[in-house]
Amino acid sequence: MSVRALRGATTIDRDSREEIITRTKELLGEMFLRNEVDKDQLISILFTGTPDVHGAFPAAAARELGYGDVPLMCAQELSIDGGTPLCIRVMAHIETTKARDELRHVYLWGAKGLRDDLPA
Ligand SMILES: O=C(O)C(=O)C[C@]1(C(=O)O)C=C[C@@H](O)C=C1
Repeated sequence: MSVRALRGATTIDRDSREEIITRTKELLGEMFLRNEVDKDQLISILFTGTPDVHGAFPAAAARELGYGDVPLMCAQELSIDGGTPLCIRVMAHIETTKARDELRHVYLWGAKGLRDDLPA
């Protein structure tokens, strides 16, 4: 087993609690499904939101999925000219037997294309 970092990002269509929770759950679900990650393999999850995200902490979505005992943290993304608005990013640290180049990073909705160089 190795500790590896798994990346993901999504956008929301509007700044509401429901939208943030729905899209963050979708993102976490895809990240862990595509990479065959079970709850026991989770070490920590860091979320960022662009400065236009106000409706909820994305960590609340992780708790609703049952990850309440995983250390979670939310922070604000840099506000860069031309950056993708209403964007939620995730960095999950996991224990896995997979090699780094076997991990599939997940970019959904308006975040597709942020890192086209990564395997999807
Ligand atoms: O991967 C992303 O979500 C990006 O927007 C790309 C990128 C990068 O340049 O590597 C930019 C900003 C984020 O903080 C993380 C990574």
